[in-house]
Amino acid sequence: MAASDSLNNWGIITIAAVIVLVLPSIIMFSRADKFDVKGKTVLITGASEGMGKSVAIQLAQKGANIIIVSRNVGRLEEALAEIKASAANPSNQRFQYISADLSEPDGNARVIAEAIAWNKGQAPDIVWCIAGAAVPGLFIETSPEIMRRQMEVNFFSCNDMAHAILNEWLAPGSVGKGNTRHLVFTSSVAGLYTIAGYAPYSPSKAAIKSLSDTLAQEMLLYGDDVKIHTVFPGSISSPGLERENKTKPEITLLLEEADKNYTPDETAVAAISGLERGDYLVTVSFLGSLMRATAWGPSTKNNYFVDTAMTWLSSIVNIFVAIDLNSKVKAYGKKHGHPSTYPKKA
Ligand SMILES: NC(=O)C1=CN([C@@H]2O[C@H](COP(=O)(O)OP(=O)(O)OC[C@H]3O[C@@H](n4cnc5c(N)ncnc54)[C@H](OP(=O)(O)O)[C@@H]3O)[C@@H](O)[C@H]2O)C=CC1
Ligand SMILES: CCCCCCCCCCCCCCCC(=O)[C@@H](N)CO
Repeated sequence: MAASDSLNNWGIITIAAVIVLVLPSIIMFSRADKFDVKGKTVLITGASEGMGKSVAIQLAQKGANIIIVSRNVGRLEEALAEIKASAANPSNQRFQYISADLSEPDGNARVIAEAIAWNKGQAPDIVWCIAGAAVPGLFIETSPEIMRRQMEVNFFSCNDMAHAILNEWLAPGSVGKGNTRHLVFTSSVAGLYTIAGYAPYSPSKAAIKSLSDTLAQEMLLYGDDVKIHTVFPGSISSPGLERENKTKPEITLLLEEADKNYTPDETAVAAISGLERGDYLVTVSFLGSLMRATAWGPSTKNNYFVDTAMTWLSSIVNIFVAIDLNSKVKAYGKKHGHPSTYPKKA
């Protein structure tokens, strides 16, 4: 056998080895859980009901210690009992609730201080902001107080919580130890793609994306310990949706008809699997991904090939969707006259 033949053989063996050994590990690696909560302490706001409670239950099932935060103590106690009952390993996992109004500037810092005291002096490893509310209404009929309050409940609850926890995670002695932390915000598809009737609400959710993008880049100054993510749920059949629908203008209900309601559990499953894939901006449905595709802007993509292709697709689809939505609004206005004459819902 000539020397070049044996070289060829070795070449083939090497290529075969690469395919057999390396490829599966690349696939395994890319499939690795990027949001492993087992044994971690996770603080979740707005977890006494709706999506937040479902997230808390599912992360308890995956072995996390859980701290839930909201205002109403009775509902916190009931939710905590359900969350505890879902623990993967009840003897090792710990559970706590903290009552706070997170729309208040001091509420978030106090929550983090209490969480650290309870967690044996350690900051929680993961903070997921889910507290929020929607007060839909036509713009000129909504009071400036409601608009400011929407900003406080949705945007500032995220902003102030980020401020409190990042001051812990990013302290000089705390970074560079290979200890990955996650800060997750919860926005809405209405923060990406808004419709008539959401003027008091959508801006507070869109501002979360801007904060998220800014922080994601700023975190690079500190190494790569802290990961930022934002979840954009579509409509969730939650107690919150029932409340907001009591005042929601009919035209808003009509326009959002295309967005299917998912249960809090379904929303939580999809959001968590997005985080496990390592996504930065997480959606929970295909329609949500289309809305995200119209709104990426300069945000870091989850997958440059897929997300860029979706951007192209959405720019074509949206030509027709925008015509349809605008013509629905015009037709509604024509049929029902000046909005001041509409029957009051609440
Ligand atoms: N429902 C929907 O269709 C959609 C909702 N979203 C967003 O997803 C998140 C979850 O929604 P959903 O499941 O409907 O939530 P719910 O309205 O059912 O529950 C909201 C939770 O947040 C808490 N909360 C509200 N205000 C405050 C506050 N000021 N301080 C502390 N906690 C507060 C509530 O408890 P308490 O009142 O006791 O404080 C409760 O635990 C929210 O951020 C919402 O804006 C996004 C897209 C669609
Ligand atoms: C190419 C793009 C196509 C997109 C078509 C979309 C049609 C409009 C859907 C708007 C849905 C808004 C749901 C908001 C839910 C929410 O956040 C509130 N329930 C507040 O709690």
